[in-house]
Amino acid sequence: MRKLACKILIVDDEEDILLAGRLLLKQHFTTVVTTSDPYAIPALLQEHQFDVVLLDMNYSKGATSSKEGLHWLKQILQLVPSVKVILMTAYGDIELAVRALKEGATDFVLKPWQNEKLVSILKTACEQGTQKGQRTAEASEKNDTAYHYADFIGVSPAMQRVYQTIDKVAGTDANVLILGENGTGKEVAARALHRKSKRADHAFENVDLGAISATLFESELFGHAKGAFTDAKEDRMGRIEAANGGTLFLDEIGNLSLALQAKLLTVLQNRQVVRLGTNKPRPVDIRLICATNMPLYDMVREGTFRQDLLYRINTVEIYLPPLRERREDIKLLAQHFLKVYGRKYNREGVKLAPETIRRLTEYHWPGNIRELDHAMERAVILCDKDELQEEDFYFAPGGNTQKAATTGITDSDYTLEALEKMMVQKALVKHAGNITHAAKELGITRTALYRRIEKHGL
Ligand SMILES: Nc1ncnc2c1ncn2[C@@H]1O[C@H](COP(=O)(O)OP(=O)(O)OP(=O)(O)O)[C@@H](O)[C@H]1O
Repeated sequence: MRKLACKILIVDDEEDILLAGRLLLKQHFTTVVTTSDPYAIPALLQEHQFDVVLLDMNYSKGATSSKEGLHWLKQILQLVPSVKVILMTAYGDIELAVRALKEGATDFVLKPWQNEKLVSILKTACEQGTQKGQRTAEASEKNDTAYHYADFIGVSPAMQRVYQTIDKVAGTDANVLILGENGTGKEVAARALHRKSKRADHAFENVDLGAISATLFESELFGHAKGAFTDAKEDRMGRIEAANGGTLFLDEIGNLSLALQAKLLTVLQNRQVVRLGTNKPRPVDIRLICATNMPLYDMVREGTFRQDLLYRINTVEIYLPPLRERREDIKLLAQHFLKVYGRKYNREGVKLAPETIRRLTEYHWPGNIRELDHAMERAVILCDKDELQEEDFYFAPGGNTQKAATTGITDSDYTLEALEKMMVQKALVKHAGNITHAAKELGITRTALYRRIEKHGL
């Protein structure tokens, strides 16, 4: 019998079903891959270009709500919108099947399936898939959600809400404020928003306000004319002008002094900049995205952040929760980083031991995704086996920076290392986790501080 050229992925937590599916479908289709772990779906989708996914609706033992199936359906379509998803449902789940169809599933089969029926449904789906695959690569790349959300991973309900908000606001020019702790992905979110917007073909100008000194702030942002000040050897465009037509991302907006807040507000209100040393206003057309880990609303109450500036930048707010509040994402992110670093360091066969996944999922990740990223990189480099074990990671005892600060060190701990750790902890607590301020106090760069936080597992 001639096989139909079609790549099928079967996802079901029952090995018997996988075996039966594989034996049947291999007779009719060229490629059949199976997995009992739905968390492996994103990596498998990246690895193979599946035409069809045959997806079970229930995973955890005894679960019948089928919420998981709908959740994975969404995730799959978000990653590869062109793939056809056929759901496997139990008898009596027709209402659910209808809901799944509304959410983008192509069809459904009842379990236990009838062989002929299943093969026929899959053949139809494969043929539809091939027709759809005729779009040009470029057009599909630009339209695919996978392209927009590449490297912005998350399956948790919290991240689904973030994607939905981005989808809704991307097409508008509304100013967006992204809030969240350090390392939660604020910059990644801002880039995804830009990629999805109609400004995607223009600049994404990323300005870290925490890294610009007060003296250079104006010339850096607004530009200057030759001779405007001693070092101004030639005319220079500022970062706001450089973002013209595109997106201006102001990171660490909470770090701006009141005087600089007033200057920024004027530019945002007038939508024009005046380079230092000139009096010629230049119109700018920018989409503004700001981000901070600081409590801007409290700062308004305390008088350290201007309310009018806050209202100008927060038309839409996106909150990125800390990783410890979206543990469903940890395994997926860990697998993503494993893939990235496996490739980078020629360790592509390395896997995560099940026990390690459990430990990674339980850990509180005070440095959020950045910490997980660094931890995976280090583990891939240092590991000399084919499976990453718990001991390949450093898990800090205790919790967040608050807790760390109260952890006194004893006399016997007075090594340079211990003192450094204590200084870093103190600075972090004093500045409520604000990396820029803590780094400034310690007299080191933000990057150097991140390295030390990571080194000491803070
Ligand atoms: N959802 C995600 N999927 C994959 N990688 C992510 C995700 N979120 C963050 N990362 C990675 O984690 C690291 C930190 O992300 P990012 O710089 O966007 O965080 P941030 O909140 O802007 O941090 P900070 O407040 O310190 O500037 C980066 O290496 C980024 O690629």
